Amino acid sequence: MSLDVTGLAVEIGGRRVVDDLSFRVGDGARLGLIGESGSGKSLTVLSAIGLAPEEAVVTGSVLLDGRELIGLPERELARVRGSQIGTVFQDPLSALNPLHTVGRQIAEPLRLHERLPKREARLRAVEAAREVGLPDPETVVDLYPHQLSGGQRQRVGIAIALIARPALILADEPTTALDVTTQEEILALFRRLVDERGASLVFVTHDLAVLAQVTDEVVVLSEGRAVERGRVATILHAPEHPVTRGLVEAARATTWSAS
Ligand SMILES: Nc1ncnc2c1ncn2[C@@H]1O[C@H](COP(=O)(O)OP(=O)(O)OP(=O)(O)O)[C@@H](O)[C@H]1O
Repeated sequence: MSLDVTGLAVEIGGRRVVDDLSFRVGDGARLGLIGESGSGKSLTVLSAIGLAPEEAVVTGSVLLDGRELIGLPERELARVRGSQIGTVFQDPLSALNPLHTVGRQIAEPLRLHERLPKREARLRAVEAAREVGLPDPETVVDLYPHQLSGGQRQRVGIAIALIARPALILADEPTTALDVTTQEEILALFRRLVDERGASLVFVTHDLAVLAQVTDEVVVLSEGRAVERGRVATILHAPEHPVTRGLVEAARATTWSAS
């Protein structure tokens, strides 16, 4: 599934926080959006799928396999999000409902879109929990989010994002809240599942070292604009824009401190 973003702009309170941004993710391709805090990465992703804050004015074009998403009625957007796009966000605890079991939440996209009976949904949740490497899947599906570790909660987040087999996955800093070892494990899992599904991917991060493990192409954002783009390997070795240079230095520093 392809995603074509052209001239995307987001204005909040008269301030342009995303400005004339264009990028393309081809079928099965993986693109990274990188930039410092506040550069507009999250708003880009959220605006593209109709989840920008209410006060945001979003203009431009976002084509999902040729279908315009900007201006699409919320009902339609919700359907597209549920069936064609999977999302994983930074903080799984706030994304999860504390009052519902993990299994119920993993199966929710299926219950909504395939109208699966409860029993069948539970079986699929157990299967998905196993696939993302949650320990003792039969038991884990009956637990509540607070009973899991941060890494386990993010595995749940990934299971939810992938269970309906979306053709496009949007991940916004999915490993930032985790310690380095867990981060590595979750990234490896994430990459394997995206590969197996052949899904297209947009991966948001401020960490070039993380990005290098997941995507091939990258767009560097600064103050809502694309300041550099290209292959991750090329940019890691020869960054041109000062912002990109800063990100490369930061990535080197984390790689050294981790080794
Ligand atoms: N609801 C909002 N109201 C006003 N300003 C906002 C709102 N959401 C985001 N912004 C502003 O828009 C800009 C871009 O924010 P965004 O969250 O997209 O950045 P980011 O690159 O994802 O940052 P981070 O890495 O810290 O998540 C920031 O200056 C932010 O303060």
